[in-house]
Amino acid sequence: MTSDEFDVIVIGGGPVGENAAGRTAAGGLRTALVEAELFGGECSYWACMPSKALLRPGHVLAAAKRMPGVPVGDRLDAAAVLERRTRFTSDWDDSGQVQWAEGAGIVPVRGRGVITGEREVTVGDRVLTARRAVVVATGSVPRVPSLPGLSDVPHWSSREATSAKEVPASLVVLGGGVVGVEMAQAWAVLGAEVTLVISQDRPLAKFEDFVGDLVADGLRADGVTIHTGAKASSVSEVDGGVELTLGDGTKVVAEHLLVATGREPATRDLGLEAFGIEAGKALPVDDTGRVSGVDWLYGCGDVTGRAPLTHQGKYAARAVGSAILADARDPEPWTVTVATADHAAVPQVVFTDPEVAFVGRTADQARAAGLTVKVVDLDIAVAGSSLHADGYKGKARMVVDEDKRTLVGVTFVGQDVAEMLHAATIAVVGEVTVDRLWHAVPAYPTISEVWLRLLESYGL
Ligand SMILES: Cc1cc2nc3c(=O)[nH]c(=O)nc-3n(C[C@H](O)[C@H](O)[C@H](O)COP(=O)(O)OP(=O)(O)OC[C@H]3O[C@@H](n4cnc5c(N)ncnc54)[C@H](O)[C@@H]3O)c2cc1C
Ligand SMILES: NC(=O)c1ccc[n+]([C@@H]2O[C@H](COP(=O)([O-])OP(=O)(O)OC[C@H]3O[C@@H](n4cnc5c(N)ncnc54)[C@H](O)[C@@H]3O)[C@@H](O)[C@H]2O)c1
Repeated sequence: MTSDEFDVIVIGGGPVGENAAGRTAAGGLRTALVEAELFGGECSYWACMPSKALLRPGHVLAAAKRMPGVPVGDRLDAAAVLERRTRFTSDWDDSGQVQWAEGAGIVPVRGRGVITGEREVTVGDRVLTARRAVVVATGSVPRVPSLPGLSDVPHWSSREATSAKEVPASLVVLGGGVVGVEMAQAWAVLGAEVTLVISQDRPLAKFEDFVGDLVADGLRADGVTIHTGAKASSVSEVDGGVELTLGDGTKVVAEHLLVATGREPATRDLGLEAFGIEAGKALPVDDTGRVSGVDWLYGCGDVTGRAPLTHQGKYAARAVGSAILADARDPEPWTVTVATADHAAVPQVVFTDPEVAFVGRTADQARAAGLTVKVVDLDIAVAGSSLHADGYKGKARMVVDEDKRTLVGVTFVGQDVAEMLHAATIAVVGEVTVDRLWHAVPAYPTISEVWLRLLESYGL
């Protein structure tokens, strides 16, 4: 056994752990970053980056097809798309990330970290101690449903769906969340025959209803067969693939099955039970990331279950890093050591065609939070959108807190709406009143003019 002393030990070298470690190292604290697989984490190699690299070419092709005068082929060059995807994962080689960590003054430690005592992390035969804090940023793992037959049948998780080296002839996707819809569309556009099985009435059930309806239309237009309100009852291996049986007896046969039924915080086998924390459950943290009742232990990112998105995890990591540096206790909301936005101002883009851009609360969530709201719904139909693409189809919703006259939620669905989201995020976080927003005049002719139409429909 060798032993090493640090100020801070971060367990998990995904985007979130890297940001926490980067922050404390930049503040002059000797920081170790422990990673069991690849530095860069799920996001870089099997999630955000490869999935968006798989989706983007299809969006460009669809956009070009909606633009008369642009000579365009009928289909993607799948091999070139897969090759570019592989470049975005650095061919699953993390040496660039290790170099970054070292350059940032972080000590990378390869291996699985286990908390073996107060301020102590064991990695193989190395015992690391932390004078100041241990940060858990171990991310999340796929949640596998208890579906009869599933444990005996080889199937894809999001890892295989983002790293496959060739386009399958056919794919059945179980789960209509974000992974389900993004991967269904990516592989359909790349040439696979895709079936999506959703237990609810529409995909993306966590969003406003019109979101799932428009995304379902987009998926169908790309050839995806969708079974809604469908409960999978069993799965079995058949010649050349898998057979998924649905509750009504329908059988779907495909070369591969992608199980995309959600993720759970990675809190198992970490030694957390010794500190009263239940394995398999989200790490209970306050807004600075400090674990309740354990003074030296922090958590951020997917492992906390707060807002399981890369950008929001990195935001929490910056708060944790700052809180450790300042030894912040009970700081004010909206200060640099506090992840206040997690509660009601989380932005998310779903990278389908049409795109979905959402921040804050849905109308139902706002009402459930006790707010008196006015909801404004509009088609996105302004000069900018009609110029952007022939037949542009999109919808916008603004949810206004009537007591404060501020925005609490905004949703856009349509081609290329992702880049419109940050304006909405600023309005929600800044609690900008609709009366002041009126003076933020959108440039003509951009799709952003929908903001003006929303405010007019609101009554200004
Ligand atoms: C297919 C897919 C697409 C996604 N697309 C997007 C997107 O477009 N935008 C977005 O914002 N979010 C997206 N997400 C969510 C995003 O991937 C996560 O929110 C993000 O990866 C969380 O970062 P993290 O650092 O908390 O965890 P991770 O990225 O999971 O990193 C955790 C790291 O900890 C390591 N680790 C775990 N246990 C230990 C241990 N005991 N010792 C040492 N190391 C350990 C793991 O090996 C891993 O590298 C997507 C998710 C999926 C599945
Ligand atoms: N663009 C992005 O921001 C992006 C992209 C992909 C993933 N992510 C994040 O990654 C995480 C994982 O995504 P996900 O799509 O796996 O999870 P999710 O929670 O978004 O969706 C899972 C879906 O599976 C359904 N489901 C659960 N059990 C089922 C069963 N037995 N049969 C059929 N359906 C079932 C759920 O009702 C839900 O609709 C989420 O936090 C997501 O936000 C984000």
